[in-house]
Amino acid sequence: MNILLTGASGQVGYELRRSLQGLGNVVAPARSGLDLSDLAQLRSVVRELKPGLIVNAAAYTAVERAESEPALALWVNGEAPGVLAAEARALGAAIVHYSTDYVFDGRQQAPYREEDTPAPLNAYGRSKLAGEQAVAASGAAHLILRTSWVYGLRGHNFLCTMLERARQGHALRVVADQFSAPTWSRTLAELTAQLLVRAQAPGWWQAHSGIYHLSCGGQTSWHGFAQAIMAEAGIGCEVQAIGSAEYPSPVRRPGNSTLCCDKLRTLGLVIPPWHEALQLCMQDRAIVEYN
Ligand SMILES: NC(=O)C1=CN([C@@H]2O[C@H](COP(=O)(O)OP(=O)(O)OC[C@H]3O[C@@H](n4cnc5c(N)ncnc54)[C@H](OP(=O)(O)O)[C@@H]3O)[C@@H](O)[C@H]2O)C=CC1
Ligand SMILES: Cc1cn([C@H]2C[C@H](O)[C@@H](COP(=O)(O)OP(=O)(O)O[C@H]3O[C@@H](C)C(=O)[C@@H](O)[C@H]3O)O2)c(=O)[nH]c1=O
Ligand SMILES: [Mg+2]
Repeated sequence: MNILLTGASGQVGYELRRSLQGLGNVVAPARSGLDLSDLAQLRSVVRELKPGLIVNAAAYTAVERAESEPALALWVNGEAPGVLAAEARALGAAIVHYSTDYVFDGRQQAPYREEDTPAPLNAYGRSKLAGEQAVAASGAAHLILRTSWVYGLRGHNFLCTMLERARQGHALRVVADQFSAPTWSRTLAELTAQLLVRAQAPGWWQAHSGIYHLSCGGQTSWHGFAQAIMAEAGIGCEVQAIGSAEYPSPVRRPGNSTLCCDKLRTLGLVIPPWHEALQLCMQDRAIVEYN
């Protein structure tokens, strides 16, 4: 079976490329060969390859820039996933699509469940919600995996930003009033692959297509996450806690967007706590630096 993987140069796509290996022949075109803003190209690539599975890890993820480019964000995150899903449906293939905790407004105290009503606060969140709705409406066998605060040792993410700022000797000032769960890109890719192994059972997609929350376990603030990063890296850098109002940003972000992953646990997946995943990631960093 061919597996079409989009966004393989991104944080999650990079890990998926490895995690999906045992499941089929992973074809991961570069953006030049598969641009999500070119819907005609998307259709022709899928029709040529005839994948049994599409894993869409590509997205417009620049949250602040999306405020000034909402149409492009909506095209890439909202329209293109619908086209991929329609093509999957026509082929009898399945599609895995990623979404975000930013579809919620963050006003709820308890962790969000799949059936809670989304109400995005920003253009990125609105574009991702449109993508979810397009995939769900396509009639294709699908998994929409909502995750949160993805980080890893490569690419553009909060962990790399904090380590780089500390290395440059900057004082760290980080918001302490936004809560969710940091999720290691590798954890997300490996759990996706475990889910897809289960999905090989006959009738699985008919029974289980839908939205699932898939983040690491527990919750913290961005400030708590930054403190844990410094501690795990052995950097004695103080992290000052600030309020969202003190962090100049064109974008509104949810206060509590923690995702409840119990629905996924009922499928037998074991989800590591965020701090455990961070430790594994930082062990990996030590190995990378030693070599
Ligand atoms: N990062 C996070 O904190 C979170 C991410 N998510 C979701 O998880 C998924 C994966 O995100 P993540 O790996 O972090 O994202 P990255 O920003 O690390 O990677 C995005 C990928 O999408 C590609 N891409 C962007 N625009 C296009 C386009 N027009 N055509 C083709 N490819 C494009 C990028 O290519 P290039 O390298 O060329 O730019 C890159 O490969 C996304 O759906 C995202 O919304 C959900 C919650 C949190
Ligand atoms: C760099 C920095 C950020 N912050 C704040 C801004 C923000 O509230 C928070 C995290 O910063 P980021 O730039 O990573 O925020 P952001 O890009 O909004 O992160 C989001 O990305 C998208 C793709 C998602 O789907 C979300 O789950 C989430 O990970 O920390 C500080 O307080 N101090 C700092 O020095
Ligand atoms: Mg960002």
